[in-house]
Amino acid sequence: MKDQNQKKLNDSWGMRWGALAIVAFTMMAAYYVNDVAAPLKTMLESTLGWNSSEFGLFTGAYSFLNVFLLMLIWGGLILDRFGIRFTGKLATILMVVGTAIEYYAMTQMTDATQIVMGYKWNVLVASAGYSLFGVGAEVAGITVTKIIAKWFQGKEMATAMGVQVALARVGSQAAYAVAIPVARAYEITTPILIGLVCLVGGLVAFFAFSVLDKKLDRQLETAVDASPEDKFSFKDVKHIVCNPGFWLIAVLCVLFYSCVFPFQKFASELMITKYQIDENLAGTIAGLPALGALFLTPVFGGMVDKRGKAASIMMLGAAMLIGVHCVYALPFITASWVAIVLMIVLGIAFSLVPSAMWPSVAKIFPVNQLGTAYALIFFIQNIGLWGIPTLIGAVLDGFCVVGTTESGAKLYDYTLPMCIFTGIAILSLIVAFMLKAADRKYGYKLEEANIRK
Ligand SMILES: C[C@H](NC(=O)[C@@H](N)CCCCN)C(=O)O
Repeated sequence: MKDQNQKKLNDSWGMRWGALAIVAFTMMAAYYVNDVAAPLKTMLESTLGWNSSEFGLFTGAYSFLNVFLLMLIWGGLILDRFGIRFTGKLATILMVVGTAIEYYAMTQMTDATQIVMGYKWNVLVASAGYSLFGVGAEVAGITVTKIIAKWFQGKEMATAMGVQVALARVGSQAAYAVAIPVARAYEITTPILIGLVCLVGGLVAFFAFSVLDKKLDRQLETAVDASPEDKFSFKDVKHIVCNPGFWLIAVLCVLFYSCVFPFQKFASELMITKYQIDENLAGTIAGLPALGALFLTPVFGGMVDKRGKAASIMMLGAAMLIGVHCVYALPFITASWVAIVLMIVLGIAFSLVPSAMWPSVAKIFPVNQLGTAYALIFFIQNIGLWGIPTLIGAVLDGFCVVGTTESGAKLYDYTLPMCIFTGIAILSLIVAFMLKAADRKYGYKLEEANIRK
């Protein structure tokens, strides 16, 4: 007979947090690679001859396969069918292979400048690599959420999720901070090579985690992956998409994140050209929201747990976004300190909204539909992460060129792109307001505290 009292691997504080540290490292590397090319926009233009439309295509490519080939949906299915170890390894391998292709295109194909479908061939190959990486990164994201749910069930699950996202932000901030200085000191592609090496480390880390996870499964005997809980099912999809709360959160998510992640990709150039911030510092400033979110997301998460008010907090975050983008759009405000203060305010909004949004999903849907709900919301969010950079790149090239820099790169006026971001932020406030009204109507309890005294 089985000993029910036998201590399992995840009963040990050190083991479960150690397991989290291992997978969080993989995600940190993923966030680093996701963001590391962004601060290099101007250098990509002067060194490799990429224009803004090509940069926009490349940036949006992260989500291309996720959106058009429904890779997040298939990823969810694979995750449920084959489990976290197989899916995690597959996702990490995709990230490594995708980044290797991107690196190859940027180093070995610099002469491949023939135009195919309106873009340089090397841009298309780099984008294909980044797209493959994007599939791996998003599938790894939902896999890690499921890993935390398994290892921290009945334990510090919300804290663990907050810590994992916070650690991922370290990867983002590192990417923004080191990209330009490293590219200037070595080659433009060196920051990407560093990311590739970190991802290989992340792959090794994931294999190490798999050994622990297999041991835990043996102790649990009935593998969690094979349980009917948390399965991706088309029946659940129907139930979820019929819920108005799902649509309001999904639309708020795509609008809100479209004003943050894609904006950050262009922000380094905005800092350099409009606010005259030193090139070596511009990336660090653009990455400030990630740094702020590192500390503030767990703090605001704790506040939402204790005091509730999640719908109001999402409205506040969206209102702050409008203020930030609106002031960035004003052509006569060019003081560098204003740009830095705005980035800090953006960082606060970037901490407020996610710490209220992700736990709200858990209030609207039962646990067994959460994996499916998160996969669908990530899928809709990816539409924005693909479309907005593509749009902004085309707008910059089509309407905003005002000259050329000494290095030969184009000089852009960011007023129109910032007006577009302001418009999206206004829409996000309207949707946040509708979500609060829906909360009152349907009783989602978003304004109530998670922890009752
Ligand atoms: C947890 C959440 N993650 C996402 O929204 C991902 N789908 C996209 C991550 C892109 C990272 N630059 C988050 O990071 O808040």
